[in-house]
Amino acid sequence: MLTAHSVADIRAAEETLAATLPDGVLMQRAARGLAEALADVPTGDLVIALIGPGNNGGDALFAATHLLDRGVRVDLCLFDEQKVHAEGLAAATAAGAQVVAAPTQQRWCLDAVLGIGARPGLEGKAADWAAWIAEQRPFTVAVDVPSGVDVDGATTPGTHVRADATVTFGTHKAALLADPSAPAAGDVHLVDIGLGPHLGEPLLEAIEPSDGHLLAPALEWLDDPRAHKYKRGVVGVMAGSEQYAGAAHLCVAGAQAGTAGMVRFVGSDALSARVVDRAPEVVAGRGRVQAWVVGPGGGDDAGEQLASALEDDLPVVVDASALEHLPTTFLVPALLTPHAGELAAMLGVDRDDVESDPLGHATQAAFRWGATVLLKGRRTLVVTQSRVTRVNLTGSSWLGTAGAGDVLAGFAGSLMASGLHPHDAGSLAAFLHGAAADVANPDGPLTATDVAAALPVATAEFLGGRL
Ligand SMILES: NC(=O)C1=CN([C@@H]2O[C@H](COP(=O)(O)OP(=O)(O)OC[C@H]3O[C@@H](n4cnc5c(N)ncnc54)[C@H](OP(=O)(O)O)[C@@H]3O)[C@@H](O)[C@H]2O)[C@@H](O)CC1
Ligand SMILES: Nc1ncnc2c1ncn2[C@@H]1O[C@H](COP(=O)(O)OP(=O)(O)O)[C@@H](O)[C@H]1O
Repeated sequence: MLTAHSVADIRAAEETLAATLPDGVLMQRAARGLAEALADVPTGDLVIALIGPGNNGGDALFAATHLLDRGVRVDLCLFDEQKVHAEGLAAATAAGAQVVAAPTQQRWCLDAVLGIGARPGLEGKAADWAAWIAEQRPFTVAVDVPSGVDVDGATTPGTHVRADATVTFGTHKAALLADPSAPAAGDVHLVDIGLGPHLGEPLLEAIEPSDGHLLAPALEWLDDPRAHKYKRGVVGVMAGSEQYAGAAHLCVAGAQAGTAGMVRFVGSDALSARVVDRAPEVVAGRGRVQAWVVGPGGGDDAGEQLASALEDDLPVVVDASALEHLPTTFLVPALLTPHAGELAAMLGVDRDDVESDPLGHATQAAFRWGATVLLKGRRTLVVTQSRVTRVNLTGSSWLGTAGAGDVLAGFAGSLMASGLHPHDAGSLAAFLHGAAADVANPDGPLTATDVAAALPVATAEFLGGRL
């Protein structure tokens, strides 16, 4: 699992670790890691280092000494000459760095204006530098975090740097993983400075290809000689409508691609007949299930369907139109799967509000409904009260294709029917859904049907540690 920690936690860990080490060792580790990450800068090329008032600037000043040692030239812009890491500045200038008034034509840039001590939003000189980067497009490497973003909240309320890469120290930060700030970080490289053993519970985590073991609770039947389809779980699907008949097929396809042993479909006679025609394995009509999926492509009866599913007292995935009919709170394990527009409607705010603070709004909804909230998007979030929030890193924007959400809901329902907690089911479903899109066509168009078809292979690769 890849983890990100809060600023407060990082500071506490740093304090504990620093107390065991000679002065300045941590900054030297960071500076060396930063310089190593800049190995691609050719000898003789010129780097502009934008130096802020704190230790973030100090990291870059010491990294500059390593760059200068190997023949790279370094110019320095100081945010505040009175507030600069003095030893770092002395070391960098002694090694040959030149202080200049403003960035000009440099093709390489080190953004060391602000790190974890940042108040979001840049002003004055720092805002001018961010504008220069946006205009001149030097290859920009941010130190620890892109300057100006909200490090823990992952929002971008003001002017900030947009980097091509970020070299971060000790652990990831929420801003590097979650949207809307993640694109400002570019490619993220983690430098180990020894903080690991001193860090507490993460603020955010992301499933990685090596985390196949997380599926284990849904696969207990695998080695059971008396296993049969019911031991794997049955997932019930109430999806589709006259207007969106395709959603029924796609949700069923997602459900069939999961770990459950059987899919039941409950809908009108006409729709059930069409579903069974296309997917003969599906059993139409009410019966025992271990989890329900309600809402994808649902019509006017989504509210009634949700109420009827909830009467069964079973885990439930609530998607699309069913999100308009939520109970005050959930008494069963529930996974709500809105996109930003649907979450905005649930909370009575604007879509822009959700998109500018997805973590905050998903968290608000998870607490309000006592449910797991999976907020779909480029970096899908999965939030449950008292669990570490997960952010999904798989897939690409090609996944933003009609019906992909229907497949996701069905697949997540299948994992829940096999016994996974909604938090694991939602985050694993998002992870494998993105991985399946990459299996189907990593760099180009794809349909939701392609994603469903690739899910079983993506799952097998994940389980085998081959993703
Ligand atoms: N933790 C670790 O383990 C390690 C940390 N290391 C490094 O240290 C970095 C953290 O350093 P840091 O604490 O000095 O904070 P940093 O972000 O450089 O600047 C704070 C200064 O900026 C100012 N300021 C804030 N917002 C502002 C704004 N919007 N506009 C203008 N000014 C603003 C703020 O002013 P104030 O809030 O006091 O008014 C204060 O003066 C960390 O990211 C990493 O790079 C490594 O060396 C190794 C191990
Ligand atoms: N830019 C993007 N990058 C990656 N995945 C995306 C992006 N946009 C949307 N997705 C994913 O595509 C799916 C779209 O779901 P949804 O909005 O419900 O569409 P539909 O209702 O057509 O099924 C979600 O899984 C979402 O996370």
